[in-house]
Amino acid sequence: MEELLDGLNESQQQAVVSTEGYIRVIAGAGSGKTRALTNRYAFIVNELGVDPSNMLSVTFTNKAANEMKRRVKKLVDGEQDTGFITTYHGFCVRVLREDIHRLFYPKNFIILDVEDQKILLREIFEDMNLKMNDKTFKRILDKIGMLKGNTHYVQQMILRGAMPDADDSGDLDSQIIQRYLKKQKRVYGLDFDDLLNFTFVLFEQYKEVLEKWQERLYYIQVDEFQDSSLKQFELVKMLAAQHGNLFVVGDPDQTIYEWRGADPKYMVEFDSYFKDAETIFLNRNYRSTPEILSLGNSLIQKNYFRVDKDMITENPSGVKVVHYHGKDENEEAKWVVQQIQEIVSRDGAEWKNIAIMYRANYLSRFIEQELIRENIDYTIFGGFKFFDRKEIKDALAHLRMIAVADDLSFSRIINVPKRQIGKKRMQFLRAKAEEEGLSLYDALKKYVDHERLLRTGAQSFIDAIESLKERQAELSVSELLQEAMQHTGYEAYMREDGDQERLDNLTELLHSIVQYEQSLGEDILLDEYLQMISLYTDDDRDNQKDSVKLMTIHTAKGLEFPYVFVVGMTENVLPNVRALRQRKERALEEERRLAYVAVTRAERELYLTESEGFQNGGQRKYPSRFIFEVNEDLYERIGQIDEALLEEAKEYIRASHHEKPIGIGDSYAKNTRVRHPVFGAGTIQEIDDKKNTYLVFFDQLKAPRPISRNFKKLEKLEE
Ligand SMILES: Nc1ncnc2c1ncn2[C@@H]1O[C@H](COP(=O)(O)OP(=O)(O)OP(=O)(O)O)[C@@H](O)[C@H]1O
Ligand SMILES: [Mg+2]
Repeated sequence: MEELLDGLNESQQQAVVSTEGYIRVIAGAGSGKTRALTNRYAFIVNELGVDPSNMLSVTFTNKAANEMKRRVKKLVDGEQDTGFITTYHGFCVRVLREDIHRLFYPKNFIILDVEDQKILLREIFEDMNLKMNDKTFKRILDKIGMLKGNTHYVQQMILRGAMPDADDSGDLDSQIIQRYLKKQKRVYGLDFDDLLNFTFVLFEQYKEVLEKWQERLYYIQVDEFQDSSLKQFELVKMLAAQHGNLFVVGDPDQTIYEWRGADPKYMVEFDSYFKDAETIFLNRNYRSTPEILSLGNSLIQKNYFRVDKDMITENPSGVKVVHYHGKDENEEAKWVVQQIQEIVSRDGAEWKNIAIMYRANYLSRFIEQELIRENIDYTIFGGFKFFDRKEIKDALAHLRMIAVADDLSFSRIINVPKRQIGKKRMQFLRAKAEEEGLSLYDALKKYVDHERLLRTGAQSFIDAIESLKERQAELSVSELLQEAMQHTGYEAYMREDGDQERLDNLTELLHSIVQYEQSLGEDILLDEYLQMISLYTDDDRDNQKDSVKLMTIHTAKGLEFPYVFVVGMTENVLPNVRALRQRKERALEEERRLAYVAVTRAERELYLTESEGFQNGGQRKYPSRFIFEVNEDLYERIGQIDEALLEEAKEYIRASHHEKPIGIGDSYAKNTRVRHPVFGAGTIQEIDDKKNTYLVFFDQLKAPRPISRNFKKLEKLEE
């Protein structure tokens, strides 16, 4: 027990031992929330004797889950099952694998990602003889996302048997969407939205299923709770209702997924949802130097919709934060890379101690080019899209053919390499499958001798898959994959193609499976492997390689690095142009939180860089307003920057007017003379922060009046 509490401060210790009831920990970045949560898990296992299968720990990414598993394994004795350290989606998959049969879905349903969704849509467009392009896809996908904003549609999908034929009475988009749902059902595919929705419906309709899970999960804890959506909140609330032990940690200032439905209010108003809730604050930062911490604080204080937290640190003082300004993108990239080389030679730092972060994926390119030129090894989290790559998806589709032979995997690879099964023959197969309620693969097997399928490679494909199916039990997953690649001719096709990178990626996939098998110390079942892999996103590939890490700020959530470069700190990039276009303070504040997340990842040194030039559409590039907003004493400026440019930038930022509550930055001080459109001139007598009002004594009135600080028409009188 000592071990679990040792090295934690008092508030953290309190968090660790507060096992019963509803508890929230609110604290700023780097204050040891995740560490407390991890130790609490171990505490409950070691000191309360609770089996890990009775405890759910929700993390934000698979990467975070893996990291927590790794740490927990060190803290608890023996080989414990840590399967319930997972993401919301991962948890839903576990529930559904166990209980989805109640909704007439098979346990080996497949999980669809955006690529898969596109494939299904493409088929629908083909069937309907419609033209498609990226924009249409996106529109339909957005509409599907909207439809899945609530759970009503689930009823339609879980009706026993096939879904009724698409109702062609609605407008074109809704016809497409109807067909899409039907197709999804045919392949027993669930997308990420469905995972949550199906779990909800399952719990709602089958009380005994809900009770079973409630009963099982004595303790529930959630990291990064500020980014939970309503549905996710409802889910943990529902699960905790039986035992009443819910522990959440988070930092409202790090909410960066509002655009995807996250709402920090479940964190902020936790005590109104749970009457006896306890709150623990942590106020000591262990991550960063005082210089970095002050800069972060100075930045986030500009947000209006927040509760101020006082963070202190006892870490030794370090160097000042740097703002570097380059004459163009090249200069910016060169400087960053040069600086990195210097850090390594000066401090003997490892490459992996250095992270480069940016607002959007495309921004990695100019840095990458320079890193390549200088022969510096780097890894991209997020943008790499390993599992989105065609060859990887194809390879996995082969495995799925062996395991489930679903239509989606079938369509993916039946004609890769070419087996003379093109559009026409596919339409024939689809029609047969539809008529007879068969999967496409079964239809192919049945009609392989049909004249429409003569002179195709169908038979040899079937032979390859069938022989692998037979030997599934005796081969490990990596062996299965290897053989599948050979027997189906996929590997030969790749070789002919001559794209070395693709071959390397295939090897890398094989390698990762072997590694996984080794880390388990036993062979993993094909079904299990496919299940796990389908939840992978790019961010999750564990990469311990000693290389510079590149990632978007969203991906960097929860992580920390000794040296951090935030590049492309340009107005219209961070803050993002879409947020600025909305002209809403809320949207801008989310961008500011994003900048805050970025700067608070740094432990020792922090560099904010940007450069001159022009943006798409010819707009001149200016340094981000977030650089101007922080107190100038808190950073040092390197690189040539003209005073004139600085002035121009400030003017440009001022001009992009916001519907901003007065009070941010330019609020009026006490005793300011103001003019009101109705009451005329007056003087601000008091400021009520709580009610967010000025108490104004108007010259013409007898008593002071409270006026909202958000009231835009209260002008300052220049006197
Ligand atoms: N009591 C402590 N003593 C020394 N180091 C600590 C202590 N608590 C946490 N740390 C270290 O401080 C760093 C930040 O901790 P952690 O990642 O848990 O913070 P966090 O609050 O979860 O941050 P974020 O909001 O960014 O997720 C980690 O390196 C952690 O090991
Ligand atoms: Mg954390």
